[in-house]
Amino acid sequence: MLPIQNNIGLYTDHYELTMAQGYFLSNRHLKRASFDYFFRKNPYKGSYVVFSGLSSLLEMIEAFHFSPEDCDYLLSIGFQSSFVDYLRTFRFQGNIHAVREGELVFPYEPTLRVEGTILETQLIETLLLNVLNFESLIATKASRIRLAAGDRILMEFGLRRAQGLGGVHASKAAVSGGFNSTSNVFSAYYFDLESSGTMAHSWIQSFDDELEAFRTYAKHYPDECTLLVDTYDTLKSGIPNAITVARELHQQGHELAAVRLDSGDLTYLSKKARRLLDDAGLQHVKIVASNQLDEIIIQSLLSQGAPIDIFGVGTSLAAGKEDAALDGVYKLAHFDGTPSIKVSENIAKMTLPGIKAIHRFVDQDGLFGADGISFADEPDYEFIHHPTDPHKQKEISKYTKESLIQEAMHDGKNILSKQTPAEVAQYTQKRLKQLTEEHKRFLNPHVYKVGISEKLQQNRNDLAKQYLKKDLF
Ligand SMILES: Nc1ncnc2c1ncn2[C@@H]1O[C@H](COP(=O)(O)OP(=O)(O)OP(=O)(O)O)[C@@H](O)[C@H]1O
Ligand SMILES: O=P(O)(O)OC[C@H]1O[C@H](OP(=O)(O)OP(=O)(O)O)[C@H](O)[C@@H]1O
Ligand SMILES: O=C(O)c1cccnc1
Repeated sequence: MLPIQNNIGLYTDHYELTMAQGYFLSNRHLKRASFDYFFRKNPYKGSYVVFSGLSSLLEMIEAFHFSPEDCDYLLSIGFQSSFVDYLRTFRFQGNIHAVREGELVFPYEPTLRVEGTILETQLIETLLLNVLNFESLIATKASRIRLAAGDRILMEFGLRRAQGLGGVHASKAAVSGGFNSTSNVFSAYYFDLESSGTMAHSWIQSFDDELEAFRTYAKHYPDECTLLVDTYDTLKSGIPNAITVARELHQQGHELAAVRLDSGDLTYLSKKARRLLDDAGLQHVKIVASNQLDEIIIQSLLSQGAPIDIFGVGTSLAAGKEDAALDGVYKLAHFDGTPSIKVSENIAKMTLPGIKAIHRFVDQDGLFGADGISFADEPDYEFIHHPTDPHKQKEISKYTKESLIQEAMHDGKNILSKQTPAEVAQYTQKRLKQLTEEHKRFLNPHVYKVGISEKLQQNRNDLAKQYLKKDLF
């Protein structure tokens, strides 16, 4: 049960409600509107985002309502009774089109579109941004860690250092972004994830000696025993004691699963530990490493030849380090039958008007070439134009065109078939293979091309001219 479920109608910013009341009182609330969700900047100095949070969002929008208690509260803070009465039976009844959960998306792409009355599309803004921005931020981080770790096992350990209850969605996004499991039992239960874990230093400290601590744990968990070996001295005590317990387990018909290193030079220690374990005939015992890891350290450890089989990652993943937030926004693109634009002196900040589609142009090897944004009802186009540089264009007629946007909610009903985060992860991994290496490197990745159709460019420029009273270029 989500903690906000009972009062989900209040999970919004105050101004959404004052605007909704204003639309209602001026009898504009049933006018049709279409909003786009997009972000402007990739996190982590990367070149892509893993679009995530769609299933959580649809579930929350379906549940979005105002309980009698919510209505009493809104009256108590000054909302008018005619408007609050309207909210008593309010349900979102609009349509949502979006790219698939787990899709790789790029700056300025309208990855999700909400259509409905201005009142209902406005009211869900904050909820939508809160869910999509956070889950996409964390899934993107997880996908980067997956890229660094190759096919090694990844365990998510972040709940204790996550941004409060955000940890619930962080663990889900970690798995959809590519992690195998989470230590977060609530999220595992709620989102159908695999939960897993090892042991803490407190277990070992609570015994008189390390060997006794290891033996007792192995007695209770003979087939899923991972021993934390760095409490006293990894190479002189932790690993020798783990070897003793591994031999005892073997004699009883079980095998020690792994040892965990949680401090020190992880390359030096994993190499030494591997040698000691192998010399004792324990080639099957895996090495888990943790301690403030991220994609850069994991890539470095592996390039140093560290024989680590499993990585546990907490803080940097669940908190989205070094970027605290994805800057996704929700902008009005069509109102009362007419394309709408938010102008700006900074052309990069100007929004794209109208009801739009995104296409991915894929080459004969299945690799992504570029993306195009056009009006949804536009026929095929042969060129995409740079959104802000009028001199740059790219011919896309030799590529195969994929349509990325699909209907996800119809008349307020979620129409997507349910997918587990592990299924979403499979799709993301498939798409990452289609993104060329230069877009995936961590240092100064190549910018992925996203262009707009000529018709959209013309329409945007005409509208901008109308408001700015001058040509855009
Ligand atoms: N071989 C390595 N190459 C690159 N980074 C490493 C290597 N080994 C460990 N690290 C990383 O370096 C950082 C080490 O942090 P720190 O100096 O706090 O070490 P520590 O062993 O945790 O210290 P302490 O003994 O106080 O617990 C961690 O982020 C860890 O993941
Ligand atoms: O380093 P992170 O990527 O954030 O991963 C989570 C960390 O949390 C635990 O340490 P903590 O000191 O909280 O508990 P412990 O006593 O079990 O070591 C664990 O041992 C990891 O080091
Ligand atoms: O299971 C573990 O080893 C674990 C869980 C949470 C945080 N750190 C480690």
